[in-house]
Formats: sequence, C-alpha cells, structure tokens
Amino acid sequence: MTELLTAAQMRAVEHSAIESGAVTGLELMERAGQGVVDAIFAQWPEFVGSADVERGPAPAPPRYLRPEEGRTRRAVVLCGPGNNGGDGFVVARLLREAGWAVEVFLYGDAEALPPDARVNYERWAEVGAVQRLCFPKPSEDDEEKVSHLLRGATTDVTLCVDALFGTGLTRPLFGLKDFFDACYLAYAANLGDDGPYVVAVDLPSGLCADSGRIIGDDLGLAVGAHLTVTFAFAKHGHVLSSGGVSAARLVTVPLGIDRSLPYRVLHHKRNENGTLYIDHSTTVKMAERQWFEAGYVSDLPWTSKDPREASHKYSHGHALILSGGVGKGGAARMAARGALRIGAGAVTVGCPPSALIENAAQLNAVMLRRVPGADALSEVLTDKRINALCLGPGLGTGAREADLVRAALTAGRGLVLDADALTLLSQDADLFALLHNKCVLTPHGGEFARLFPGIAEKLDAPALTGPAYSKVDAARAAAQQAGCTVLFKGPDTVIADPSGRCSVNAAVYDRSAPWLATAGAGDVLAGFITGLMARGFAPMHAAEVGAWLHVECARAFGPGLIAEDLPEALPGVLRDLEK
Ligand SMILES: NC(=O)C1=CN([C@@H]2O[C@H](COP(=O)(O)OP(=O)(O)OC[C@H]3O[C@@H](n4cnc5c(N)ncnc54)[C@H](O)[C@@H]3O)[C@@H](O)[C@H]2O)[C@@H](O)CC1
Ligand SMILES: Nc1ncnc2c1ncn2[C@@H]1O[C@H](COP(=O)(O)OP(=O)(O)O)[C@@H](O)[C@H]1O
Ligand SMILES: [K+]
Repeated sequence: MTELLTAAQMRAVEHSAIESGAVTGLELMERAGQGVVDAIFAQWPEFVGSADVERGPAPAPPRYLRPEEGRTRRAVVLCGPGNNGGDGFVVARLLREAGWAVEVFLYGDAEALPPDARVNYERWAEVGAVQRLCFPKPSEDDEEKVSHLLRGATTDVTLCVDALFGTGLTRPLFGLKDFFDACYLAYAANLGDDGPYVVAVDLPSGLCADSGRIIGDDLGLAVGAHLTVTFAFAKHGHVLSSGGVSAARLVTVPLGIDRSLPYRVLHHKRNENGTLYIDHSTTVKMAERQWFEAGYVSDLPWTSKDPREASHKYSHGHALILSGGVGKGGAARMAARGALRIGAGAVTVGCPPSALIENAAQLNAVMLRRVPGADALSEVLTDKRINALCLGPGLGTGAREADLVRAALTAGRGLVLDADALTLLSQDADLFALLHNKCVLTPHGGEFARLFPGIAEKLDAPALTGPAYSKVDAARAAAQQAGCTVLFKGPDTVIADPSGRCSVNAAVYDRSAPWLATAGAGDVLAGFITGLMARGFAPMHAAEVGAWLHVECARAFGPGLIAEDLPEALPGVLRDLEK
C-alpha cells in the first residue's frame, strides 16, 4: 500500500525531520537532486558513462547519439523561484559532474531564492552560467530561447529538466507558454530515439500537488514529462485528474525520512486533553500490487486454506442482482457473472416476468427469480441467506424501479447502487435519505454530478489557486453526505467512506488501462463489489478490492477488452496473486 500525501503533509514531514536534527534542509535537497539523477540513469541506462565516452577508447555509440551531435550530451535545466528550483541546481551540478553539457535557466529572482536553493544556486554559479528569464513575465526573447531548445528534429538537447515548480505552486502560470507547449509536444510525440526527454522534478510544473488539476484550468499550463521523480511519497496530485496523464512514469525516491517518522507525524494528533490519537483520515492510500500481495491476499476468500471454513455454497454468500425488462437484461447479467466469478457462493438475477425467458436463455450458473415489483422483492428477501444486493445496471428509472430501490434500501443488507439506481436517488430526496452504512454508491462523473450537485460544482470550478479542491475532497464529502461508501469512478477511482477513510485506485502510469473505458465495464465492477460483500467483505473493503481487481482484469486481458471479458479474466488474476 502506498500512502499519498498532500503538499502540507509533505512539508510537515520535512519540517519534522529537520527539527529533529536528523537531517538539514540542504542535505534533503542534495538527496532529492541525487535521486533525480539516479532515476534518470536508471530510466535511460544508455546515458550512464557519457564522461567515459569522451575519455575512453571508443565504445559503440549509444543508439540515440547521432554522429553530428558529437560525444557530449546536452541537458537544459529550468529552475524556478523556490526549492523546486533548488533541486534543479543540484541536478545541473550532478549532471555536469557526469560529463554532460548543461545549460541552466532561472525563472525567478536569484536574490529572493529560499536559503537552501540559494546555496545550490551559488554552487552551480561557481561552475556554470545561469541564464535569467524575466520574472514573473518572461520576454518574447525568453520564450523563444527556451522553447527553441526543445523543438523539432534540429534540437540536440537530450534532456530537459523541469525544476520550475513543485508542491509550492499556488497561482496559474501564464509565462513560458511556448516552453510548456514544446515540452508537451516532446512528451506527446514520445520522441523515443532522439529526445528530448522531459524529466519533471517532484511534479510536472503547473499541476496542483493536492488535486492533480492544472492551476488555472483552461487558462493554465502544465508540463508533460516522460518521467516524474518525486520524493519520499507520491502526492495526491500525481494520480488524480490531469496528474495521472501529465507524465509517462512516476518514480518515488527515498529521502531517508520516510520510515518511522512520517507515521508519527501523519497519523497521530493530539485531542483537547493532549492525548495522542491516531487519525486515519489524514492520509489517502493508493491501491497497488504490493499492497495486495503483502496485506490483502490472505484476506481474499479464494485463498483461504482454513479447514474450518465452511464449504457450503450459501456460506459463501448469496447475491441478488435486479434486472430491467425485456431487452434490458445484459447489464444485470454481466454484473451477476462478475459477482459469481469473484466468489459469491450463489447469485440470482431477479427480473420482471416478461424478461424471464430472455434471461433464462442466457444464464446457467446464475439463478433466476421473478421479481415483478417491490412486494415480490420483499418476499424474496425473507430468505436471509441473500446478504448482498445490486440495483442499477439496466434497471430502468420508472415507478417500479423506484419502489424496488426503496425496498432494497430498507432491507438492511449489503447494497450496491449503480447506474439507474443512482439516477433514481438523485431525483428523490426521500430515497437518498434511506442510504445507510452497508450501501456502496458507484457513480461515474455524470452520475456524481446529479447525485451531489453542490460538491460537483466545487470540483468543476476552475482551479485558480492551489491547493485546489480535489476528487479526494469530493469523494470524502460525498461519503459524508450520503452516509455510506462512495466509489467515484475514472482512471483515478476514489473510494471514501463516511469516517474519512479514503483510497485511490489509480489506473495510471505503468498501471494504465484506458481500454477499461468500455460499455458495461461499470456493470461488472458493481457485480464484483456485490460478490465481495456477499462473501462478507465490509463495504469499503469490498469497493477497494473490487476496483483493484477490475483494473487488474483489464490489464491481464489487454486491448480489445469488452466488458464480458472482465469476469473471465478474473481466475487468471487470482492465480497470479496466489503465486
Ligand atoms: N518537502 C520536502 O521534503 C522537500 C522538498 N523539496 C523541493 O521543494 C519543493 C517545494 O518548494 P517550495 O515550497 O519552495 O515550492 P516551489 O519550488 O514549488 O515554488 C514555490 C515558489 O513559487 C512561487 N509561485 C507559486 N506560484 C507561482 C506562479 N504561478 N508564478 C510565479 N511564482 C509562483 C511561490 O511564491 C514560491 O516562491 C518540492 O516540490 C521539492 O522539489 C526538496 O528540496 C527536498 C525535500
Ligand atoms: N481511462 C480509464 N482508465 C481506466 N479505467 C477507466 C478509464 N475510464 C473509465 N474507467 C473505468 O471504466 C469503468 C466505466 O464504468 P461506467 O462509466 O459505469 O461505464 P458503463 O456504464 O458503460 O459500465 C469504471 O470502472 C471506470 O473507473
Ligand atoms: K517541477
């Protein structure tokens, strides 16, 4: 499990480390710069040893070096007015020591640099030149100079280091537009062989560290990077919103302050009596493979080796998925298949009588019941073995369906509400008021906006200052308002419960799976979560594990995926987890 920090939490960790006397700010900056250079050489091993190329007997020229470029690699480092810029001066110095030709630009006022950045500015100035860019408004000449360096086939710059802004960006960037465009073009075109490669120090400049949104939104600018190197912990902004797509890869390098200290700083607060208590709401966890391997695999139902575990199918729970009328049953059937594959002992689809034949023709292991309306549902639910329900996929939004949602909400079972059920909830405040802590809501952006218009308005308002309102803030507020678990979908799926517990299931960087955005994928996810709740998972846990497995299934299958493939990919994913 990875912990994602806000900028303020990262500052608290840093200050606490410095105050404890364990390390100085200058040492941290040196470690940060060294970490960036190490990450660059790890990412592009062909860069290592450029100094040797100049000195030694001729080894085979690296693939990316065109003969006319000569033997020295050229890097451009853009330093900003704060400590991110300070990291940039360290990177420049270390690259130079490794034999690179380095050009440094300062977008800021040298006299106003914070103390550690100032020291590293001076250290660089002893060995190299600093070209000043007018601050805060770069001149046309400045714009032309820096953007030209990166543009087109003529550039001989291999590396562009973006050390303009990190966690301290609070206002939109208006200057250096051409530079930002040039970075983005280099990144988007992914100029594999010739570069220039763009490396962002801590965060692609222009992004808000807490929300991943571009400060200024439509008016704002952000760097696109081949590699982002951040320090100690990933920040919320690395995975949320534009943050997840502004860089191809994210590497977190340790600073030596990330072990015992942050736990104390982050999780323990003092209440009014002065006693320490643990606050789980301050950090957000990011779901990742190691988390599941280390912590969760032993909880997963399929892996239990406990002989005391009962082997009767109903001891593995019974999920009921309600479907819509004739021709509308596909979504519920896919959810049902997902629930069964993920481990529910039994799964039943409940449908109106007119749809029985259609469903019977399509279902085998999944059972089928007539559920004409709310009374019939209440009758079905007298079977106490049915412990988890799913309403919404292909359900419809008429009076029958509203009554079904009401009956389901009053049944007190685990309940996943998706799609049409979310529309019904958004239209009827009385229904919304029936939500309880065994419910999970799984809205995509549009459904979220209908359900939580006030929260969505805050999230959609332009991010003119940092820290901006984030998807994490929005999901937490929604969970509070609804009184249940909310899973807010997207490549940056955020899951929150009313206690403030929150996690992000990010399908970004090397875990990206854009092909998961396919019709019906959400229905399968609703089924996964329902199946896990049938197996006895608490709502938040079911939503976290369901969302994680959903992305793993998409990744295991790969491009070409359609929603029906997701449940079928699950056995392979579970087998891999067991290994
Ligand atoms: N927190 C930590 O533990 C560490 C932080 N380090 C670096 O320090 C960075 C944070 O440093 P800072 O807090 O100085 O923040 P930044 O370096 O990100 O920038 C802050 C400066 O930019 C100005 N600014 C903000 N928005 C602007 C805009 N739109 N136009 C012009 N100026 C603007 C601010 O007034 C401030 O002077 C991190 O991102 C990281 O790179 C590292 O040195 C190592 C350790
Ligand atoms: N770019 C993306 N990368 C990975 N997953 C995505 C992406 N976009 C959407 N998703 C996921 O795909 C699923 C789509 O669900 P949903 O919007 O409900 O579609 P549908 O109603 O067609 O099933 C969600 O789980 C969402 O998190
Ligand atoms: K940066």
